[in-house]
Amino acid sequence: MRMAAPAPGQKIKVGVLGATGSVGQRFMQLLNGHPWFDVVALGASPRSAGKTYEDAVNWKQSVPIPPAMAPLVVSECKPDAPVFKDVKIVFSGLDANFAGEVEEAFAKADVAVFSNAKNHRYDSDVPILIPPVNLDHLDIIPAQRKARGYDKGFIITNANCSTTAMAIGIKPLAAKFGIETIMVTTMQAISGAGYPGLSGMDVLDNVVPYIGGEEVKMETESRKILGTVQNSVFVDADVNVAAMCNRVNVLDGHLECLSIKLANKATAEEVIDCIKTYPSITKDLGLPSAPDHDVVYNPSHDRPQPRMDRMVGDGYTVTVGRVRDCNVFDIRMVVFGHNTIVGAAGGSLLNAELCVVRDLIN
Ligand SMILES: NC(=O)C1=CN([C@@H]2O[C@H](COP(=O)(O)OP(=O)(O)OC[C@H]3O[C@@H](n4cnc5c(N)ncnc54)[C@H](OP(=O)(O)O)[C@@H]3O)[C@@H](O)[C@H]2O)C=CC1
Ligand SMILES: N[C@@H](CC(=O)OP(=O)(O)O)C(=O)O
Repeated sequence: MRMAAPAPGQKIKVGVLGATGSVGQRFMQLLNGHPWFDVVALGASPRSAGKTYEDAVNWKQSVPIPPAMAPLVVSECKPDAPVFKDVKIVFSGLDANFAGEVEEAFAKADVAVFSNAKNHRYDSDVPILIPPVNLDHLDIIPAQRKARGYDKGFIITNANCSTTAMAIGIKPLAAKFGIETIMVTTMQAISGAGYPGLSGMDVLDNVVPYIGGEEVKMETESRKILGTVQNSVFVDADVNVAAMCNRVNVLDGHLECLSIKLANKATAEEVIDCIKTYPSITKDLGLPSAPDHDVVYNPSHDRPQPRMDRMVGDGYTVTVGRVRDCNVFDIRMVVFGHNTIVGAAGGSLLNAELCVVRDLIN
């Protein structure tokens, strides 16, 4: 079912949980002037509650705090707090130590929750939704509502940011040729560790070959994301992923080198062609934050690069490059995505816009 966009003056009231954090700040930036959503409520820790947003936040974005948002008063993350009264959607950039229960409380209180935290990703009734990859996973929502006793609320999560870029980059191949095995090595930006994240002493002139929990997340989440929903049950894709994750001295954007074994053999030219002709799913759905293309192929011999490609499609587009044959598996390629836009806040925004279009916000 497709709903008309909310009329001007009748925007949907939304809240941001964890509004003061790295992902929360990106939400505030992306929601500023949004045609469908109006930010009316902000939540963060008790340390921030009661302060205005501009006093509570340690703003680290390269654009100023949106003037209309600066004077909003931050609340505790409780659905019965007065500011959340008419809110139909919350975007969660909460610290994973607190996100799980808070998000459940909001969903129970009839609010649609779009989360960046890992807490609910592996629940058997919660989708890890990436519209260009698996929008059919939305079909689980009626079962989730029934199982949890939610009426109008529900929980939808994002993938881990490295997993999101990889999933969007490989989806055209998975759809056309099938994928059996992936070896992936990541070079992940420091913003992925939040603020203050790693110390300068750790990250300057250095690469850290360890990001706690990241490899297992890539290996697990990709199977669920590329899988199917059958009779209200997720069925994982039969794909083996081995991930090696590294933190590098880059501000934003995760670069990933993949070697892929296809189910049905294809040449590098055929793979490039299938990426170039993959449909622009979010744009075709009419989502206001959608880029022109969810995934693009860059033919230059030395791209993608973080500094050059992080803002392709305003940070919503994943760039693939260096597609070539592989001596061990079938195809090698490089995938790049902005970790806090398509990999976090922007991805959640697309998920919420999709739910508006599908008439799930009521
Ligand atoms: N950074 C990234 O690239 C990505 C991050 N994520 C996930 O998104 C989430 C947020 O990450 P990030 O923004 O980096 O984290 P930050 O540490 O920067 O922000 C955490 C937020 O949670 C709030 N918070 C902390 N404790 C509490 C509490 N007791 N009750 C309510 N709110 C609380 C903080 O509020 P206060 O300021 O008041 O302390 C802050 O707003 C995490 O779960 C992370 O794993 C997902 C994908 C990518
Ligand atoms: N671990 C990711 C960011 C993150 O917080 O991921 P997750 O949402 O899976 O916890 C990184 O360091 O780049």
